[in-house]
Amino acid sequence: AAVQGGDGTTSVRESLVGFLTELAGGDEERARGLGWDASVEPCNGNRTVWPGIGCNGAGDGRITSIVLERKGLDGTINATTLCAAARALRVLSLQGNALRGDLPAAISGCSRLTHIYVGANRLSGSLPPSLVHLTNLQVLNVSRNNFSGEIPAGLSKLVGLVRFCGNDNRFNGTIPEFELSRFDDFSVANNNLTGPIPEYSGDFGGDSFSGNSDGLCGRPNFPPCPPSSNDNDEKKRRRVRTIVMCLGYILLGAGVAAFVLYMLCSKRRRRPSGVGVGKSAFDSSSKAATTTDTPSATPGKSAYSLAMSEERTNAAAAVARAPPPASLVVLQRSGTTSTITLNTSAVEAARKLRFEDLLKSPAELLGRGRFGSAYKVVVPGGAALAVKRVKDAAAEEEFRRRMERVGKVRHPAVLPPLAFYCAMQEKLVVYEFLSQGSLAKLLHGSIESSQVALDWPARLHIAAKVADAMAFMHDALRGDGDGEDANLSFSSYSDEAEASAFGGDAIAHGNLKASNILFTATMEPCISEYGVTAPPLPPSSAPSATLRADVRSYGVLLLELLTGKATAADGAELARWVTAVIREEWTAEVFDRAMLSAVASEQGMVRLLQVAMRCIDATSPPPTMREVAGMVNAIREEDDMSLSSEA
Ligand SMILES: Nc1ncnc2c1ncn2[C@@H]1O[C@H](COP(=O)(O)OP(=O)(O)OP(=O)(O)O)[C@@H](O)[C@H]1O
Repeated sequence: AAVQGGDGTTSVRESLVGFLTELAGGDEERARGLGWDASVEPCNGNRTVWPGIGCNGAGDGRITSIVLERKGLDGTINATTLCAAARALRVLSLQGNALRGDLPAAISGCSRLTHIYVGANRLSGSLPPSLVHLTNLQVLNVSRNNFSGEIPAGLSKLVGLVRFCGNDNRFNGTIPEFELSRFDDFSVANNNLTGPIPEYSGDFGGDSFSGNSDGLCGRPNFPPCPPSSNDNDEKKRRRVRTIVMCLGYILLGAGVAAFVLYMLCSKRRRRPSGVGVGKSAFDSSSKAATTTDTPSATPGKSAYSLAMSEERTNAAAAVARAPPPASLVVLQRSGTTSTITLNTSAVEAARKLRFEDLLKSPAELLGRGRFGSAYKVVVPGGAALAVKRVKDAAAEEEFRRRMERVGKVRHPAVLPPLAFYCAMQEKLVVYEFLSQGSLAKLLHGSIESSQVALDWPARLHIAAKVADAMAFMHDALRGDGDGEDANLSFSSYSDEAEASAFGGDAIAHGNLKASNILFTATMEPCISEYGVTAPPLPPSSAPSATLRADVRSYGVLLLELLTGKATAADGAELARWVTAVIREEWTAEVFDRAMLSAVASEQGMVRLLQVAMRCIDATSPPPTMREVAGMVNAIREEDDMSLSSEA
């Protein structure tokens, strides 16, 4: 019988056997010898039946990896068939065969792929630009083939890509502008590449770039690049941009000054009537209702009630009549950035959003936390937004600058702020509303019909995604710029180095925890509220302390994932409990039983626990988020490989 939702229906099985036969050059006999039998399912729950196949740990019968290395396959890759049949595929390894033809553009149909290994074959043609659509891709190994043409520039936009091996081919053109600092492995040696080597401060030596007929220039040991006319054009463009920006600031300054004057005048005019002014419409204190007392208020209409009601409530228009003290700052103007797919209706809604719309729209309290409350607001047009009303002691200007910088950096696993509002001690941040709930709800059981079985592979996936995203954000927001420093790297948190190189102006998440890990429509984890709260640290703390605090919070999050236990406040109690259990050598006792029932590698769990303990260990310098991401991904890779080799 077919496994529902799995890859086991008869036609799917036949398609997969067809894919294998094409890999074997149409030789059915040879394909049969590899043991894929269309009369049985490839996966029995989470157990592998077909050799070379890895099955989803959730036991839904879906194929997550195909590893057919050194099998003497000399046919072609039919990606159309493969991707239609194995829609949950994450790892494809066909290296060490004699495959011909190209890497088809249709490979982008396997949208969940994280690892592609097709090295050491006889593949030719260009790499398909459609690879850029594989937004989960972490490893791409196409080395030792006959690929030619240019390396698609779009690959440099894949923020999760940490290994690219394109060596020993016939690639020409220039190296795309990869952010090499975040790569664990990179090689384009022995090709026909020309032009500059992207700036980086990583570990790759000249070997990664050698054998390109002296066509490359720049770092590490190549001749300096001649200044190109492009550079001059770029310089000119930059100068024009600076002038336009300065003019913009001058105009903005004049506007703000006029506005302040207007506010002062109107304050003076209103004061004699005895009405409290300057109270934001979002003020939830009981005094907020006094704004309805304004002489111009329509009697009978209630004050704006985003504030306190747990019910859906239609906000009154009374306060909306008074001009808001400042307008919303829209941060995301398009839903079509290359690295993140925002819900276009939410982006569109936020683009046109006015402060008054927030006031008038039905709002629902989602919850109240240590740093404020969150509301679901359905704005005109029907888009659902989440509005975080922030308790943050930071000065307005500092908050504004922080949100603007965070708004410029994008990662597929970080929910970007769409707009923010900041005036009169009121701070609001607007996000897309994600209806699938948070990791806290998923872990601690208040989601009734969960779409994600929180087994070990799912938890490891969440841990790796969150670590990657946090490492990316730390790198991108470490400097005093606006994300342009993303290509800078540093190997450990050194206060002096950071303060001098990065202006000591890092932006950390500040409140990383399970209720701030939300799920997208495809149940991928997505970090919310990045940078919304300045972490509560002593004022004398070094700049890097904010980033360290994030690493510690990530460690606590790992403990929560591994133990299934909820944490209070800073997670100190959970950390103490885990430490005590480990000291008694009952390590296995800490793991959540719900996770143990599925296919689970205890070795992987113990290693992840060790990563968590390193993150929370106050007695030694913590690793950076980038190092943590490396450790977690190594565990995940081994786990993926051991699943597929169980065959
Ligand atoms: N964009 C969003 N979409 C859907 N739910 C959200 C969104 N943002 C927050 N939530 C949910 O709203 C609830 C309240 O969020 P809120 O951030 O106010 O509380 P918290 O995370 O528990 O505390 P803290 O103030 O420390 O951040 C949480 O359950 C959170 O998961």
